[in-house]
Amino acid sequence: MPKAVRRPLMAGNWKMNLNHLEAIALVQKLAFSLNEKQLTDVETVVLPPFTDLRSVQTLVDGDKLLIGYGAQDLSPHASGAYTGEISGPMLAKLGCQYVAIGHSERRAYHHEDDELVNAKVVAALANDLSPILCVGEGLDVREQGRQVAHCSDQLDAALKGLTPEQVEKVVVAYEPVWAIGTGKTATPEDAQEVCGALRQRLADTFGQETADKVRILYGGSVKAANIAGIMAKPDVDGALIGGASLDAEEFVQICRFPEHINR
Ligand SMILES: O=C[C@H](O)COP(=O)(O)O
Repeated sequence: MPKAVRRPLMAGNWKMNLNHLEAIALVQKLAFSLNEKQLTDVETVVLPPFTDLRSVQTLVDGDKLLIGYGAQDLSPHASGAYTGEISGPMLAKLGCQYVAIGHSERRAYHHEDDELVNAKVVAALANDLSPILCVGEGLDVREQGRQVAHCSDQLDAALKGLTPEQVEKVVVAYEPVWAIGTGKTATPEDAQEVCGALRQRLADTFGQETADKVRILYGGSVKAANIAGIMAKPDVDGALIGGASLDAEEFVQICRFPEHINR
């Protein structure tokens, strides 16, 4: 399936930034700046902190905005004595469509391992949430030239036990850890090398038809100035954007990347 069939996805991961009032202001700015065609051509999604989700839901539903939203994490459990956790059913009830899973900051600061990431992917799918599954190598692995093997292993572990139909609902985000928040962007060729290898791994495990449907994003210091080059690569279907997604104008320019390409 040619890349053109996969709808580009730009997902803004706000991380631990913006209270609910600031969240409303940012989503309003996005909705004001992006027209219906732009929001139809490029799926635009925000991943705010949990405390903002109800406000974002109210705004999106009330004004029928074409902006999607989701969470940055979820519990592998549906309910119970898990203090501080947020479950898949809670996110689904708030109208979330997406949830980021296995972000390198969760893996590093909260010691999330492949087994837990797999359990969270299963929990998300059980609640009709599309996981945005993050994989990526650190600088040490990159320097050893093992990035493809490392990311492929993370992918295998995270998708263990899933059916091809389930995998079609997953979005994969390749985020080299050395490029996150550092200003060091991987080159478009670096991004393609790993994204292409991940698609091949999906094809080997779940079949070509499934692999062709899965969207694979690149993340790591994405900005308006570098998005067009990254999106020109055949296996990159969008971006997971951190810092630049907090700036409405910058994020809007990223979502308008087809206009930069056609210029
Ligand atoms: O989830 C987003 C990534 O961690 C990238 O963050 P960044 O765009 O600030 O480098």
